[in-house]
Amino acid sequence: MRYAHTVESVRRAEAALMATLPAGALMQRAAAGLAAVCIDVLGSVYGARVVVLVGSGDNGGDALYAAARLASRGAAVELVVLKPEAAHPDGLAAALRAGARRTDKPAWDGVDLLVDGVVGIGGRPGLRDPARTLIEDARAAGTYVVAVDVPSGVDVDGATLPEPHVTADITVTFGTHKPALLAAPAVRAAGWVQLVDIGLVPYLDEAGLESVESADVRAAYPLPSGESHKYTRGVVGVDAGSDRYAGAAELCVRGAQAGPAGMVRFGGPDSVAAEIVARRPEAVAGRGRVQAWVVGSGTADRADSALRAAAADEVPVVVDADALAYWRPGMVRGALLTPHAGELARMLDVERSVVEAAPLAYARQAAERLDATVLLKGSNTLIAERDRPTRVVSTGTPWLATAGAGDVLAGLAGSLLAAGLPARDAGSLAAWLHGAASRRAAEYGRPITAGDVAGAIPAATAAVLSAPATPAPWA
Ligand SMILES: NC(=O)C1=CN([C@@H]2O[C@H](COP(=O)(O)OP(=O)(O)OC[C@H]3O[C@@H](n4cnc5c(N)ncnc54)[C@H](O)[C@@H]3O)[C@@H](O)[C@H]2O)[C@@H](O)CC1
Ligand SMILES: [K+]
Repeated sequence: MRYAHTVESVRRAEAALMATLPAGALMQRAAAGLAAVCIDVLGSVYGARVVVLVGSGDNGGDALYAAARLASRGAAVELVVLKPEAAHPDGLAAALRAGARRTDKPAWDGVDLLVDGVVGIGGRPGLRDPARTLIEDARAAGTYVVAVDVPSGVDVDGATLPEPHVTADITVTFGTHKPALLAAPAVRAAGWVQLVDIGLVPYLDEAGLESVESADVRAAYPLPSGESHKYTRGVVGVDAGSDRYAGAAELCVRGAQAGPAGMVRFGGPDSVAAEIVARRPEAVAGRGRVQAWVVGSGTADRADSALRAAAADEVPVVVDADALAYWRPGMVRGALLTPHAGELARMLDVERSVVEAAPLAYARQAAERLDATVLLKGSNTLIAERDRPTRVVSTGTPWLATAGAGDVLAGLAGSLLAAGLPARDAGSLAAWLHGAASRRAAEYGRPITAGDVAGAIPAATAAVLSAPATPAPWA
């Protein structure tokens, strides 16, 4: 996992760590990491032109000490000090001593790098002038932007983008990730995120948000053993499709067949079942004992009765598409709801645009109010559960926004549930593998169908399960 902590939690950990260190030591660690990334970006530092926007807090302090390091290596560093009376005094003195000079109006032509030290975790969302205009001018000139800790102006904890903000090419963040660096829409302002270890990890409490990585999928994926048979691997029931939407049923079955369960039972209408069995002969038609149900993809006006029938079995259920409208809090223990933003908006009785602007907040609210694990689909999929860190998965390609992709995801999640994973893990692994399969199917850049995605899940699974267990740099 990559972990993100809220501002409050970072502040608490920083205070505990700082109490063990000489004054200024943490800022020096941050500045050294920041300067190292800038040097990497520049390639050759001597003679490179660097503009540093310096705000009035410690974020500006980090930027100033990094500026000093770059200037002492021969970079031509220009400091735009936004509030001279409030700039970090020792940092400013160090940068000037090293040869940086001050300006109010940089000429952007020929600038190799802009360092955004306007605000960090102490910032309110939004940019005010002159920072706003300076950022706009730099962007218009195509200047490469490195943000210090977070892109200035984003909503750090809520990961929303309500007002003008910096859009960075790289964000160099300190100690731990912040929610805005992992979750949409703010993640889109961060660019490539580099985490600098400043020794904070032992002092941090549990993360509020965690990003699922390949190692997590590998560790949690349910593998069959030599003693397994089809029933011990789990049986997943699929009640999907209708005369009008038979295709949804097949895609859902294909998703389920691409997962770890030993068998797929198709519990939808007879007219659809005949077609499913003809096309996917490994599926067994008719209801029977299952360890998990998938209900809702293409069920149209049968959705209510299908969900009630599944709930009566008292096994975990993936509630998808048409069935979401009939979900009642507490209906099934261990349920996984899989709405997209429009469906979630209807369930919470708000506008879709409101959910899209603040998906993290609404996914969490939904998990509370609907009393279930909620997987909110999007380019950045969220899995929220009450009192647990929210998960984020961002393996998918934009080509995944295609009809039927959700049916495949629901089937795969059901298979993982039937194989014994709890809803939060089943949702996380399904979203991760579904996204990875979409990239593989799209060959990293061509249109795909939902069937292509289903077809690519086994290879995506093999790739992640067989990858050498290299520890992640933050592990
Ligand atoms: N506290 C620590 O131990 C460490 C902090 N570090 C750095 O310190 C940062 C936090 O520093 P601060 O708490 O001083 O806060 P910031 O530097 O993030 O910003 C606070 C200052 O900006 C002003 N401000 C707030 N919103 C603004 C806006 N939208 N536009 C313009 N000005 C605005 C405030 O009035 C305040 O003066 C971190 O993000 C990180 O970069 C690092 O040096 C590592 C160690
Ligand atoms: K910043």
